[in-house]
Amino acid sequence: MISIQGVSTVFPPAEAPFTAVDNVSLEIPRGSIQGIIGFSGAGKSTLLRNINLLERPTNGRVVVDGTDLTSLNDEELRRARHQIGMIFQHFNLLNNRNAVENVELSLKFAGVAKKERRRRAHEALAIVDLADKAKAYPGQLSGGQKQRVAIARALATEPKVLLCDEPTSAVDPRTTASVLQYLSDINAQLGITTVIVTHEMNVVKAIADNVAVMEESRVVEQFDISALRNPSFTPATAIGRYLISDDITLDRKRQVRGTESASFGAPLKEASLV
Ligand SMILES: Nc1ncnc2c1ncn2[C@@H]1O[C@H](COP(=O)(O)OP(=O)(O)OP(=O)(O)O)[C@@H](O)[C@H]1O
Repeated sequence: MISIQGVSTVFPPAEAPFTAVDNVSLEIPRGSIQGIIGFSGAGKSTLLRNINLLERPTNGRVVVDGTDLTSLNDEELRRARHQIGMIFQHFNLLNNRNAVENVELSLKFAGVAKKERRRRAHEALAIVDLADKAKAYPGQLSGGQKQRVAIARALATEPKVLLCDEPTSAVDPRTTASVLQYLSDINAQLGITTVIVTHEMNVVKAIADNVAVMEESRVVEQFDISALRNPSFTPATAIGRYLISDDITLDRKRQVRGTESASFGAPLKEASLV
């Protein structure tokens, strides 16, 4: 599980510091999908980046799978980060490398032996149904396919946590449903604890188990998404109430291609998860 304990992030300059995350505490259960929603500037991305310490919190602790990341030295943190994959709104692929080479890069940074990298990169691409696009360059792929390469790159190191920063904001609605379906499949089959930052209400409603609403740097409301099915439940915040709107329907139990492979870990019930 991920335990965010009293985390604050204050950006310089010192004369007029800006508190982007203000004393946030959040418990994210192992194997769950946590949505974080809020308006632009609420602090969602900063909080997400606090989880893998891409943005080191000014105060507070981030504990992932029992390890307090904020207490680690640089080398220990570098190793711990291999357990935490991340995908971004604009995919962040290298345009001069093809799909399989992009995926291989994360394995290289994780210290995986060269002869292993190609095989594992192909396995990861197969999970997102892109085995036939291994040699394609990002410029030859659609937005949805690029995001799936990015998902494969994040998965290749077999992380326990997947952080997703606006994963569908740059793709059209049909592609959004497809990308979310892959994230849902991966969560269900591999048990990867997933955190999704989005401002798209239908996205969080489709995929999240739990939602945290951020406003002005704070988490102001949290609830289990199933509460929305209870007619008597009314979220306290305006954003929470927006969630009672359009739906994307996912099959949360679909079988992921390639997950029978031993190197991609055991199914959810048997795996040692975050
Ligand atoms: N490196 C930085 N230095 C200074 N201020 C920053 C920095 N990064 C973010 N901020 C500020 O912190 C606040 C929160 O930013 P953040 O990106 O976390 O919000 P967000 O909720 O993810 O917004 P969006 O949905 O627009 O991406 C914003 O006011 C932003 O300008």
